[in-house]
Amino acid sequence: MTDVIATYYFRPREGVTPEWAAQAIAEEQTTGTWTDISTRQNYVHYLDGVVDEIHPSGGGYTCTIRYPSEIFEPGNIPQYLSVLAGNLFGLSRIAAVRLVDVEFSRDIVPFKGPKFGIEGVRKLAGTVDRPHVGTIIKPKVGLNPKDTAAVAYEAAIGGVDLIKDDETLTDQAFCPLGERLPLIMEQLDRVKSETGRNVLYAVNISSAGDKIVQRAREAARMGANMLMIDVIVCGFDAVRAVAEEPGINLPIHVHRTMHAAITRNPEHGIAMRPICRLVRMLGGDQLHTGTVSGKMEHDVTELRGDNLALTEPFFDLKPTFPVASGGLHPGGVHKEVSMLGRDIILQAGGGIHGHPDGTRVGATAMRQAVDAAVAGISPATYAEDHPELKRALDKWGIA
Ligand SMILES: O=C(O)[C@H](O)COP(=O)(O)O
Ligand SMILES: [Mg+2]
Repeated sequence: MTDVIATYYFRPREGVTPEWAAQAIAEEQTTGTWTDISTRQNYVHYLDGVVDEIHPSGGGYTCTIRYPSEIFEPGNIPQYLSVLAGNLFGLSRIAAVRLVDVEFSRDIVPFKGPKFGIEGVRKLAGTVDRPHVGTIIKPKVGLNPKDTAAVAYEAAIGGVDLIKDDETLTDQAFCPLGERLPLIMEQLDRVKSETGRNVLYAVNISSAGDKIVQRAREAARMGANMLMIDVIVCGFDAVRAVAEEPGINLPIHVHRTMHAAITRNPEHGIAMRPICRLVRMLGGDQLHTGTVSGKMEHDVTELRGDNLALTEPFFDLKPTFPVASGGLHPGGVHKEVSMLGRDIILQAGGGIHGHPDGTRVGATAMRQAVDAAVAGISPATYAEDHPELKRALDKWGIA
């Protein structure tokens, strides 16, 4: 058995030493509490957390804590999180704590990881090494199933590889999943027969804990070719439950709505990196990690590290496709590709449906921006003989 190693950033309150603070975290998360206790028998100590290294960092410190793997119940993700990321965030003598990274030991990763991964998703979409282009149907809620499917057709025929529901669209009365899904798949079949291209549609099955697997099964039965889960609001284990459900053999697109409540404060909460590791081991084939040029707050160095956590060797688990989404448009594509590489899904909602000539042309403009970036041609030069891209750049500029 090997230990699980967690890295934390923390800032003690005035008068509290970093050694005391790190030890307080290790004790709280394992066998101790705020005071010594007579019931902490000798045989219990093998489960103690051990503080390894403390270094000054930013306005505080980082430390690593080794957790014996026996403290974890294999396969029980809620329990893993209670150990690694539980009470410690509220300790009043520590002003801020952030879980920065976790290295899991093999014995507590009984999961199979992504079924498809980057290669498997590429195979479905018929691409070799270019970035994928996706779109979120907008408006995020309100369209009826027929109009939603019409937008899906326009985006697909215009050139996107992936269409997805937005995070707030599930199975509301104005657009029931059972009506929307078959209509969209019909349109994607039409695109296939017209172009030979297989376009994926991530249908949002996010729902209550006792419903999500059933919803996944129904979506699979209705012909879905990809499922989408909002991992933070549904809970990490929702991804595992769907990924491990026998008879469902579909890639899972993982959205992270609400993550910024946990990840945004650079001193407190949980960084994206541990979230990336969890989603990958639980079976997410694609995960939103952020953009370089888009609308959401980001730190480029962290973002690259997060994408690495999805793609670097991790036992024998397949890599998860990182998704850059949120305020992207054709003028930002070259920046995304040069900073994040080609194994990336570039998604645009407003950046496609907001094109002055509509969704189809917007999708084409995004694809042109990708082609330019891959060929190493600047967007402005490429736009000279690609009017669709030109119109997009005229509206949104070049990032
Ligand atoms: O879910 C997402 O990623 C966002 O809806 C992206 O939408 P936008 O491209 O319009 O910002
Ligand atoms: Mg969204």
